[in-house]
Amino acid sequence: MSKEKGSLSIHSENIFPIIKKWLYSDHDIFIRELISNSCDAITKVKRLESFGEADLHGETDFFVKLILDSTARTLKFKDNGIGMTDDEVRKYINQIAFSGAEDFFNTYKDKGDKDQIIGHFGLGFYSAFMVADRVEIDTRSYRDESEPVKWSCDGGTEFEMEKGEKLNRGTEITLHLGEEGESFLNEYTVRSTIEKYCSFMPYPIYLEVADKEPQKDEEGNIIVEEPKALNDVDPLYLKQPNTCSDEDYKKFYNSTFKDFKEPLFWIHLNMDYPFNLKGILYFPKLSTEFDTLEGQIKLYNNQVFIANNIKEVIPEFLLLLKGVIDCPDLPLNVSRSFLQNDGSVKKISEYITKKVADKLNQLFKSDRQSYEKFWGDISPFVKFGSLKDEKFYKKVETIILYKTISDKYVTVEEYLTNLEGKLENQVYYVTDKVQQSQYIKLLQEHDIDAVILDHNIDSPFISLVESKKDNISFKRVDSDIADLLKDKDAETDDETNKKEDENVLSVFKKAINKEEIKIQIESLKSDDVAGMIILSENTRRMQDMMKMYGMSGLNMGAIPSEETLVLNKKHPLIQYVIEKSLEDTETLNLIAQQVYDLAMISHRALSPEDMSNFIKRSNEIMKHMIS
Ligand SMILES: Nc1ncnc2c1ncn2[C@@H]1O[C@H](COP(=O)(O)OP(=O)(O)OP(=O)(O)O)[C@@H](O)[C@H]1O
Repeated sequence: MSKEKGSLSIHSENIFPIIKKWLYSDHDIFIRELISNSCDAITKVKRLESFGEADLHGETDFFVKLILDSTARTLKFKDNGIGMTDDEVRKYINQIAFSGAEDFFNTYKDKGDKDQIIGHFGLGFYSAFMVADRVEIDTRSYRDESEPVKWSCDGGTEFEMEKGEKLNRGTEITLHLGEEGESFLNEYTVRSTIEKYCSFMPYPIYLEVADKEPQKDEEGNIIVEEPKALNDVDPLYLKQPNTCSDEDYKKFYNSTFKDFKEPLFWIHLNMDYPFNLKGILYFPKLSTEFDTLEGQIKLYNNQVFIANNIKEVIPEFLLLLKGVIDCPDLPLNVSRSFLQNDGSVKKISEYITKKVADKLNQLFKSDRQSYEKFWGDISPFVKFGSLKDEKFYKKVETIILYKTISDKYVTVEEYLTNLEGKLENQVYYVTDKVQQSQYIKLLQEHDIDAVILDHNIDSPFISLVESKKDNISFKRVDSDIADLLKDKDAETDDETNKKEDENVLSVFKKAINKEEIKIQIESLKSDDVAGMIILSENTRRMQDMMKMYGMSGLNMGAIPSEETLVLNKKHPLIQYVIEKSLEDTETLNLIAQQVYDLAMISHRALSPEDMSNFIKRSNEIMKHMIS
């Protein structure tokens, strides 16, 4: 062929400034685009061979190789795929199929949908100009009769094309990196970009560094290493689940997420109809440091990485998991706005949610022991999922576990059945085992179990359960439990009794001298405790919520604290107060103040002033003991 010059057929003035400007932020995707083109070219020639339409002359070790030469400032992409004839270069490279270019740009220029521009108009190859001042193509088609072609272009609309010198089938694209491609002269950047986008591409990808010092052994001999592909051409998620072992899954997890903790369990997604979707979702162990789940879902399209954590495809709560999802039905370059409006995307997302719920149900039913073992790690995920997605909640509501103070794991239904006759639709819970130990002890003495709900998510979560399950209510162990602990047989309504109560009340009111504290006198079954503080569940929840949303600066007085001091008539100290209540002695005063402070201490921290009074008084009481 004779040397040829021409203009690229673009109706727009010049596409390159637009490409450079608009795609600037993710300009590493040119590596993905050029390697994908190479892989496509290999797939095409393999297919032709399988139809008997191409003779590959034994050259069937397919590869993609990148060669970085930082001295020459070039990055080459080499493959032994289908190659191109001169006519094909004219057709596929020179004529950028760009009808209606202006309309397109006008539509998208304000939307920032950069990704869509590339995929939509087959501009993958031209993304090279984001980083290169000049691009050359050396290509030779698989057709025996075809001549090699050399094409070059410096980023304007002019190109040159002439007969090339390439001897073998395939394509070599040379990028002369400009200022904007400076970072790609660094081996590490190129390597990590390949690993980011091309980890699972179907043909081996090698990186050669032209001017690299050879490695030597101790005697100074050059170590010749077999070139190692940077990708896994046959990723586990594409295999049939029944051919994969637990070890395979763990290894794949470790290498894909660089997380060397073992995952708890996983779900292999494998679906052909009504859409094509393959992948593996892992339930990671909670990070003990922060007690958080940090998930990562990598989305692929035909083994080409698209992006991490795309909320439009993966329900938000599933982003707490780790996994890979490959869905060839999605457009290669996902535009967020496109996905939001795409019906099949919604189905994909529902399918994934269903699979996750099914797996949890199956584990609960078939291996409750393991399920209980995993519960601590998966519960924030299940609870967050329930809060975020009603359908998910419906599927998992009967398998939500609660850890009890007696170290058992129960569902709400099991909890209520176990306490039938003692509690009616009430679930007692503990948020702080140490702080609430006094109350826990009281409940245990009455053989009443309580569940532990000490995670941030628990407070909105129990509100959800209460709203979904008729008449079930959660009560913290320091809320209105006096009823539960009351000795009903000892209750009398006679006049003497009433008088006694009034007298005790007046002693305590005077001693405590706090208007806001309510005092209630009861005969409790146990005579261990003289007094305890209980708090209205609703008021406390409201206060917790205000704290959580950082509203504590607001007038907290607007919500009265509603703390009640319950005095136990069965306790000898209260008995003593009853007997001596008319004698206004200092001892009575001391007893009342001390009973109140002790009740308060097992409820919450005392104020500094109350604490120092308490210590002073305790010392005085001890002095009394020896005097
Ligand atoms: N390495 C290659 N080997 C053979 N043909 C190639 C190669 N690179 C590009 N081509 C040809 O050039 C065409 C245009 O490539 P380009 O990347 O611009 O768009 P595309 O691959 O069709 O679409 P996409 O934007 O999805 O990548 C390809 O369809 C292919 O025919």
